[in-house]
Amino acid sequence: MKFAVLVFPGSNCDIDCYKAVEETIGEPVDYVWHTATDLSAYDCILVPGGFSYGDYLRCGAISRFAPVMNEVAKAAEAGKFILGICNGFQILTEAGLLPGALLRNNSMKFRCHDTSLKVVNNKTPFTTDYSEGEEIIIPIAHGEGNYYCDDETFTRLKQNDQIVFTYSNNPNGSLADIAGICNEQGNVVGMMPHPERAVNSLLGSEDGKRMFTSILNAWRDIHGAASVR
Ligand SMILES: NC(=O)CC[C@H](N)C(=O)O
Repeated sequence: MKFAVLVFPGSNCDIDCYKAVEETIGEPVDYVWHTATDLSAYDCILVPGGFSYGDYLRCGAISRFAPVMNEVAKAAEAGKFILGICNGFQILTEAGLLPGALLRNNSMKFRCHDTSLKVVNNKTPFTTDYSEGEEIIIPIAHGEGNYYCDDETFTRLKQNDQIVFTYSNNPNGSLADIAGICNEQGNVVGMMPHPERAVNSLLGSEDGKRMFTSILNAWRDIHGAASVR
């Protein structure tokens, strides 16, 4: 299985994502610059956190016009696995690959600390190694993580089981404590907390590890290879 970690000017969690793949599942992984026009070699695309284009206008509002985003849209359409973390989540919503928007935190402050999350949907390719309702510790670090969508979209999110993670203690004012969602097909997930920063007890939590093992197991299930469970 081959991973791409996208890199935009201002990304700062790209190396953490790369290392998380290397250290949790040891699968091949490449950095892919935002000008790339071919992602056909990759099975999973990680859109990392950071301050792409300096967060000008709105977080992710400029990055979504990067050439590579056309390829991300094609990959999403083809059912490949796509995970947007923090700024990556913001980019995916700006690109219309996930519904809703991320607004300024209701505190108007940048929040950077561990959060307790509830795994609401453990059926996505990114969450199968968690139990439904399990509480996990994953850190956040953002200024615009306040998830919002209109009533109609919220009804659809609930009906289609698209809410993947919720916060136990809402740190930013997100609607219905939403910390992460997926698209209708479940192959595109976006989340504000950083699982790549929780893959080793030295980092304070290992709870993010299973996102990476889940991805590999989902891919192996589809391709008939032995799982790493
Ligand atoms: N860690 C991040 O990806 C931060 C995202 C974005 N720059 C924000 O402050 O909301």
